[in-house]
Amino acid sequence: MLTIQNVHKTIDKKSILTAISFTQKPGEIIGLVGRNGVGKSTLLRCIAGSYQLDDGQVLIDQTDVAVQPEMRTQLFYLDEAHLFFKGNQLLQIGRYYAQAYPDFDTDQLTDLLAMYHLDGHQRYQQMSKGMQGLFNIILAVCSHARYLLLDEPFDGLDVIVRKNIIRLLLDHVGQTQTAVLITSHNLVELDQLIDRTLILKETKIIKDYQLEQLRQTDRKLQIVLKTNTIPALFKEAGRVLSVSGRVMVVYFPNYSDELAAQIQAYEPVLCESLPITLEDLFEANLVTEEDYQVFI
Ligand SMILES: Nc1ncnc2c1ncn2[C@@H]1O[C@H](COP(=O)(O)OP(=O)(O)OP(=O)(O)O)[C@@H](O)[C@H]1O
Repeated sequence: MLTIQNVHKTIDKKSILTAISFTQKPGEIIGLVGRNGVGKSTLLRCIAGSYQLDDGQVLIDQTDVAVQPEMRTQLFYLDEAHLFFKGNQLLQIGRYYAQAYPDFDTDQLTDLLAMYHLDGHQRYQQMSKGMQGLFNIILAVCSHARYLLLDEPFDGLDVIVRKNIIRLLLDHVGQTQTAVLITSHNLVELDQLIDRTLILKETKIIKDYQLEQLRQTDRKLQIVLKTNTIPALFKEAGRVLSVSGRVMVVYFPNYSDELAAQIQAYEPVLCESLPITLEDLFEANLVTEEDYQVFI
């Protein structure tokens, strides 16, 4: 179990993370989402030990990694901003990682390179961004670290590479019970991968959703009313995601029979459930009043 306990981080006198606490079980895939610049990468760097914590602890199975730094080999984090191996060939990079990660699987690296048609003798910096992204995930998988911290793994990749990455990660997690903490603005891809999402806003985790559970308690409704006035109830009990004439899409957290009856009292011409996506959760939690005016 990975435990993040009361983590605080200030950079240049600006508070970036405050009292961040959560636990992650083996085999759990968590999506860390939030608006640009909120502190997602900073949190991954704090967990990985690239940044010193101002307060708090990162524990693996109750052991503080600051007290036993060798525990960090159970955490894989590849910081795109500080890649030391850019000039090296892929197999050479694999050999560096095999020294750092005691369970690194070199045979699996050879197999995965062949499976994804990557040439082990090619230099990393000569590969396209998409192929580099795929190789980064292959490295993460082959490390056999128990916790993978992945920062924007889909950034700039074409749809085929994104699908390959999702398949590779899901297979790996299914076989090994590795836990993955992943940041991404590609909410469609993230949605296919994760069981749980943490929403970061103004230095704190404001929501921790188990997605399956949430899909049972919340509703996203497409409602067509007889007039195009938005009832106050929709804004009080939910979040209006879009309006097009008399057709509105509204997200209602904690949907209840009572709320359903209140909606029916408006005698809607149509009222139907739509699937809840990660994008809806992002909008429902992170769109500000200002953005809201622009949207509708
Ligand atoms: N090394 C650093 N020096 C100065 N400021 C930093 C440093 N690292 C992060 N920050 C600041 O911390 C804040 C959070 O940055 P971070 O990269 O963690 O955000 P993010 O949520 O990952 O953003 P994005 O979604 O845009 O990638 C930003 O204001 C950023 O400028």
